[in-house]
Amino acid sequence: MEDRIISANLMMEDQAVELSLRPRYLSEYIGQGQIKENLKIYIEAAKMRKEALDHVLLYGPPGLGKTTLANIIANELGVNLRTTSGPAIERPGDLAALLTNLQEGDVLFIDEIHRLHRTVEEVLYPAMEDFALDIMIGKGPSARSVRLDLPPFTLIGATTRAGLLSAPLRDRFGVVSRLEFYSVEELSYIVSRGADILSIEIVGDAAEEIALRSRGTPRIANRLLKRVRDFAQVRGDGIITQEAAVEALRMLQVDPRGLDQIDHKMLRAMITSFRGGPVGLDTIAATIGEESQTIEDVYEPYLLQIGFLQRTPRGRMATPAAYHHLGLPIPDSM
Ligand SMILES: Nc1ncnc2c1ncn2[C@@H]1O[C@H](COP(=O)(O)OP(=O)(O)OP(=O)(O)O)[C@@H](O)[C@H]1O
Ligand SMILES: [Mg+2]
Repeated sequence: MEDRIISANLMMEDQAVELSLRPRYLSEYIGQGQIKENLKIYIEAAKMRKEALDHVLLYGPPGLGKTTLANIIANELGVNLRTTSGPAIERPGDLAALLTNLQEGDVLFIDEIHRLHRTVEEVLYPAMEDFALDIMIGKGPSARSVRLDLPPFTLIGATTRAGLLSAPLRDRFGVVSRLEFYSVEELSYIVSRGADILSIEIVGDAAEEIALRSRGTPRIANRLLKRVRDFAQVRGDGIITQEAAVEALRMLQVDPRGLDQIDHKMLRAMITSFRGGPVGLDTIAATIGEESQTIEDVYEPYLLQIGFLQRTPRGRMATPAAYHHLGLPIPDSM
């Protein structure tokens, strides 16, 4: 699973490229128009008032630019960014150490915030609300709590699963933004921009071909660009023409809508073994040998987005569009 080329999850090979391609300012951040517009105003206002920006929660499928946006917000504010993740903060004291080291206005970025330990989360509540830490001194009957002031700061939380956040935590974010899949036009632009930065020659149609197969996800677009370049270099003269792109993507087994062998296997299994569904997620997972969680977080959102899958209370269903894409006859009952 992990080495699926269309996986939206971060892979080792992505890391260097992601750093060089990561936009640093809002003006370079493509798409997500509404979020950008709002953030621009909030950032401006916070700077005018010389206050910390409200806490921001970013959620949405992997690879859509949450970490990138957190970095951009800190850059635009002109403050330091401290980065950590939910599972990395093991004890309340770890979080206290992070918080007391912040300077006024700094951004603390907590990735995978849905995986915070409950005891750590409780330290976060007064920190977010009152910029204070409540510390227990002593044990037993003489124990008392002392309140320690923190510098005003901005917490940015990122998660692929907003539904797993506890209500008290979610409620403490002033700004809650859901990142959307990118349009083909936006992805074409991201591919062209990436090619520019990596000094790759690519024609417009080839950029669009890659964009069409990137599952609405910049991370996948950048990865496909890199792989297609390898093909163009070995097979041709290094320039990515549309033919080169199509041929390379065919060899990588990424179909014209960005589906790979496993997507095909899953849809086919649903259609041939379960008459198109409804079929439960766990059953699908067992049938194709993937984890339910991975299907739900990483693969299914795009299939839902393009209307190949439907979620019903009784399970997932393949839609007529999926039958059509696989070249299978659509049953009369649909
Ligand atoms: N709006 C954008 N414009 C241009 N490039 C982008 C944009 N968003 C993301 N990217 C590119 O995609 C890469 C992946 O984005 P990022 O790491 O921010 O995703 P993420 O949402 O944090 O993913 P994960 O959920 O896996 O942490 C970035 O390094 C950047 O190169
Ligand atoms: Mg990230």
